[in-house]
Amino acid sequence: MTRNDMFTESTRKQTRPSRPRYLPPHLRHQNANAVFTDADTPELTRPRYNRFSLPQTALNSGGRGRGRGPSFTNRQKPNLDDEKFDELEVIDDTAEGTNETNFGAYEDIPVQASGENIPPPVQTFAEIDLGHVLKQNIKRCKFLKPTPIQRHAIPIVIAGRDLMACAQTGSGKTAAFCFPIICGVLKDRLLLSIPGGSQVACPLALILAPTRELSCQIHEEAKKFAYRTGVKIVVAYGGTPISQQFRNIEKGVDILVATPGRLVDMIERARVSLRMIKYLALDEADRMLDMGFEPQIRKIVEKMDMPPPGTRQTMLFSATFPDEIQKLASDFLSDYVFLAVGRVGSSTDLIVQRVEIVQDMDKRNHLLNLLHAQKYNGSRSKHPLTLVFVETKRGADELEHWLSRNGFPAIAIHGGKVQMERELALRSFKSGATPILVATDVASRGLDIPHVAHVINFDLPKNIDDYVHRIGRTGRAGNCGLATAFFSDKNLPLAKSLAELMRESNQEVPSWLNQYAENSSFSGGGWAKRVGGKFGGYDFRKGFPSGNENNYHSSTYNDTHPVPATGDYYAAASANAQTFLGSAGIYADPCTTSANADYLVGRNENLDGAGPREYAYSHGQVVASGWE
Ligand SMILES: Nc1ncnc2c1ncn2[C@@H]1O[C@H](COP(=O)(O)OP(=O)(O)OP(=O)(O)O)[C@@H](O)[C@H]1O
Repeated sequence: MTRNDMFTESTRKQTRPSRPRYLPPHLRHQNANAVFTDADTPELTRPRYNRFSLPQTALNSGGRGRGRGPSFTNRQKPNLDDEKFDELEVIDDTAEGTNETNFGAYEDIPVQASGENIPPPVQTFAEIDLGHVLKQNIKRCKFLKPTPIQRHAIPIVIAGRDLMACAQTGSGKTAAFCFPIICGVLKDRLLLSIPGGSQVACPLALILAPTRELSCQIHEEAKKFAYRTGVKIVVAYGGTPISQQFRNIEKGVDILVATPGRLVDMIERARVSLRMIKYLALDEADRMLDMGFEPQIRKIVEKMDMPPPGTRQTMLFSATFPDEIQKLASDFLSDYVFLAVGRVGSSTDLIVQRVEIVQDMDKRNHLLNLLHAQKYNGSRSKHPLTLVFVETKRGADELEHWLSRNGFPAIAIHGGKVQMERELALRSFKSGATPILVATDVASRGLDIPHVAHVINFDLPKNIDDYVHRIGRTGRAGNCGLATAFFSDKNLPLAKSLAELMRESNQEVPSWLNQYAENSSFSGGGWAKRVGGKFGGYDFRKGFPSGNENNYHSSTYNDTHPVPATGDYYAAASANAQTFLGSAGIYADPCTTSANADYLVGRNENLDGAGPREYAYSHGQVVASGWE
């Protein structure tokens, strides 16, 4: 019986940096050591740690009961002292009591689940059998309650089902796959007898991600979640010495987080085997299965020694899921549940989207004006974190230099930099030492950088899904954000899909963009080809959305957190970013400035007037863009 319910790098060869230590242009006149010391981590860039006093009761499952041959039978017991939770980064101590998020904004989001015998969602973490230690860690992370994707996805995976899940950027997908994997590994390693006598590492779970930075981020997150469980999590990615990563896996690995290229390398050198894999997760799954990565992923999943679908559990997660990628992905899945939280491939309404006509020759000056407006309207002491996307590596370097020369501390990240430079750039940006990051698409997916107030598409991407991921670097975890796009003649093919996306996200679409969209003969890089032209959860197995689906909303949207959607001049900043973008006129912060009635139009009017909306649409063809 079918149930359709709407619940409410290929890795580059190991690169040893031969260049002198990298210093961003604006700091080059300074003494390098004064800025980047301590393994390139200046005091400013060090994470601010939370101090937890850890109850001894949390130590109830630290031991390991199995060995894996000479290298692994003698695995060291987890050294609990050298892996303190508060040193596992990322936790922000700026808010008392809870993780500083506003997931209330997602409460009434429409959710569609399709497949057979779907395990029902939960409302709290307490309802899920995750085990005591993991639950303790969830508390330490200050995750008070599950986000919608977590409420639905975790019970499905815990019940042993395969899953294809689509949920908006910044809505907590990482924990949605990490929690059940850690929980499963904890249970499985008690039951499984792992073959000994092998030099080859045999992880039980594999998490694949498209970029090195994202792999590192997932690794850090997963380590926090698995704190004091004894579950060993190792990361493997290109651009760093493979020998060090071999040493890491020799100490034992239950969960391997990897980029595809480095993983293939390790398998081919017979240092990793996938024969014990019970859990496979693909983060940014649509990216992993598009033209760039698909052959490598097929090699890993189908041509190595990984158990076939049905004997392993497979989870695919992304914020966008074109239907042709869904078709490809279904090869890897068995009797899976399709889950769509919110409108598949849409952006969250929490991000205010502006689009302005700016021709290429005017872009730099226009950018400078925007940055000046932020600077002078914002906090005197801090410049808001601003992420500027450009098309090419060279463009990123040039813009970095130009901004720096014009008094705006900027740093670039792109695939042409060595890994150390990439990591330094991210650290410097995260810390606010260099509050402007100029990036290519290497930074468009998955990166969870707190307090990014503004994403500027200096060059728009070629397809709308990339746009969705790029702007999703702001407005995360229920907070507001601002995204500005410079639209030039070159971007006409994107007009239709951009206008559609903005409308569906309750944004004001400029009349000129509507006109371009109407006159456009272009398909719009994917969006306009999406069947039905509407948005919503759509499982490609059901064929095109017919309107007969059993879709419903738990309720209409209640705007507990009004979201700006209109106004000639508006801007948003992450509520957490402390209104960095200023207080009035251009770049006011509507998330905290409720007095401005204009800001309250959009979502309330559109939704309350229309009643519950049907979100039914399908992705169509997506033209994969190149990846660095
Ligand atoms: N239940 C929760 N309670 C509080 N904070 C949470 C919860 N779940 C996740 N978060 C936080 O929300 C932020 C966004 O989560 P995450 O990075 O997993 O989003 P995502 O959906 O994977 O986004 P993207 O599509 O961009 O990859 C993170 O900082 C994470 O720590």
